[in-house]
Amino acid sequence: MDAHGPLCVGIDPHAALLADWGLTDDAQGLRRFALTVMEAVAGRVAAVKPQSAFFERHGSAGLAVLEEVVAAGRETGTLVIVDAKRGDIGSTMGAYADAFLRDGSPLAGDALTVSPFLGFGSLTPAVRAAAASGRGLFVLALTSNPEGAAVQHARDAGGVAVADRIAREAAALNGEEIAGSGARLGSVGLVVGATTGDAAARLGVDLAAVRGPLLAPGVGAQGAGPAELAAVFGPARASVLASSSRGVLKAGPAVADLRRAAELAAAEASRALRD
Ligand SMILES: O=C(O)c1cc(=O)[nH]c(=O)n1[C@@H]1O[C@H](COP(=O)(O)O)[C@@H](O)[C@H]1O
Repeated sequence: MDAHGPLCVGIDPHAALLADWGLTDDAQGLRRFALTVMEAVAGRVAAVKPQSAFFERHGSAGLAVLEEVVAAGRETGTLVIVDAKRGDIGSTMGAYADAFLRDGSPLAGDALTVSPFLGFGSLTPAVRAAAASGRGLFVLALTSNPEGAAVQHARDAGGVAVADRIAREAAALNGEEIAGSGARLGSVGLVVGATTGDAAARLGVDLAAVRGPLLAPGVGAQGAGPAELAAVFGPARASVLASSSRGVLKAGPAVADLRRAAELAAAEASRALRD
């Protein structure tokens, strides 16, 4: 983020985008799409975020393309956040951790999005695997979709909102890690949509206290821009990684056009989050 600006480019090969790019809706079209995005932005943005569902929908050949994206990230020194939003009972979570967070696994990028809605503690195998292999997690907290509020804004008997509980759990893990390493940010990030307005403030979620990276999807196609980013994150702005998928991808298929769109989005995110 310091080197390239606070932008993550999402790689979401929707069927409609494949068609717009003149590509077939199959593993071959998917491969061309994903590797074109990598060619355009690798080494130029803070991170890329392939969304697993768009690869899974092409079956095993699609997953092989996701592996290629992960490998391309590694070869070009580009951080890859695998957006698979995994979450399950602890023993099964261990298998997901093995797939996405273990050295040598072909699907292991640099970080994984995870869902804490089976209980934050169910993520423990992923937390351990990430710590053991130097990877990171982005834990869903306040998602960008309007339906998320019914669960995430709910309060427990003590009046603590679900999203706040998640933030406190992440803060505790990051606090331990930072005490041991002296790093500025720990490895347990949160997902907080750029579309969530004043929800964090209203729920009493102290995003700055999390001391982890804050992944902010919702920029571009879902309507959030620089003003929304600045408003949602306030004093936590320096930890935010703004994420845009369709907002950048619609500029394709030319590499130069994609690159320009990513540069513009990165400059906009920088102005909103760094000035
Ligand atoms: O974890 C995510 O990345 C995520 C969380 C969230 O709250 N909202 C959200 O949109 N996302 C993902 O971010 C991407 C948004 O895509 P665009 O709306 O095209 O920029 C999709 O891949 C979503 O799955």
